[in-house]
Amino acid sequence: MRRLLHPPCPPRKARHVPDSQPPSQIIIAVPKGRILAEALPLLARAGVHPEASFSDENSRALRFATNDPAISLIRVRAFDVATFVAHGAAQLGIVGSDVIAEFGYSELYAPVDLGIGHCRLSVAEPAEMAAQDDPRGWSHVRVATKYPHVTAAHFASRGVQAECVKLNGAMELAPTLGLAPRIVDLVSSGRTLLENGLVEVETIMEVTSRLVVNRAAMKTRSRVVPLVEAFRRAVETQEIAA
Ligand SMILES: Nc1ncnc2c1ncn2[C@@H]1O[C@H](COP(=O)(O)OP(=O)(O)OP(=O)(O)O)[C@@H](O)[C@H]1O
Ligand SMILES: O=P(O)(O)OC[C@H]1O[C@H](OP(=O)(O)OP(=O)(O)O)[C@H](O)[C@@H]1O
Repeated sequence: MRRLLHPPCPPRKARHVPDSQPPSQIIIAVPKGRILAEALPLLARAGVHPEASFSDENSRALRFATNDPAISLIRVRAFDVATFVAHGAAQLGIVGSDVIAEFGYSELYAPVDLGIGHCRLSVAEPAEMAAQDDPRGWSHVRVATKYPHVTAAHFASRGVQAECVKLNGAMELAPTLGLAPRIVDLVSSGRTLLENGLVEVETIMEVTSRLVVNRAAMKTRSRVVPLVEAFRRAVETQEIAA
């Protein structure tokens, strides 16, 4: 019998971490990488202006002051934004709905769709395989992905057993190198799939970035709700301007 390398896990419960920040300090976790450029104008419209080094990719600093002495930003990996906020190490964060779904942290509240980071999470396979494949006939699939929990849950919901091989990037190499015949990965323009001889055969979810908030901080920190409202207004003004 084939082993399920990454069985689905129940929604995660982050361990409560005592708050070591001064009570008034609010930390917003922002992902480095592609979301950062789209997040900066939103932050500005929400009234949060980080110090100049925040946008400097050569800076090795991880925590940055803003125009508001009570608010600082941390720049972390996209997947880690969810973990910092769920554990209360940051009170707010900006993260893709793909990451929120993969972790399933019950402590995360995602009140605002920021309308940035548009892409989709899809199943893909080699073009020649797709030509004679019918996803309705699948009973077991072996998949290379960065999203084993979302993948397993998606396939389980239609009675298909998913055997997931966890990768952190370059999933597109897996089929040609024999690691797994199919992949589940993010698709935007479709260029990465095309250049690696793969085609999309199924969409699992549409993805955008969300503002996430630690549920406990929402109740205990008076600055959190006004900040959520500021981001909500920032998105609305962005939509009107578009
Ligand atoms: N091609 C894309 N188009 C639009 N949004 C994307 C695309 N790829 C990823 N995203 C969104 O951006 C988020 C961060 O992706 P990014 O590629 O910057 O980081 P990563 O490579 O997943 O992270 P890390 O480098 O820290 O491992 C994803 O979680 C997703 O929500
Ligand atoms: O459909 P496209 O527009 O080609 O975008 C899809 C690519 O974008 C993401 O990778 P990213 O560039 O973030 O690199 P990664 O492999 O480090 O995640 C994703 O993992 C795909 O590889």
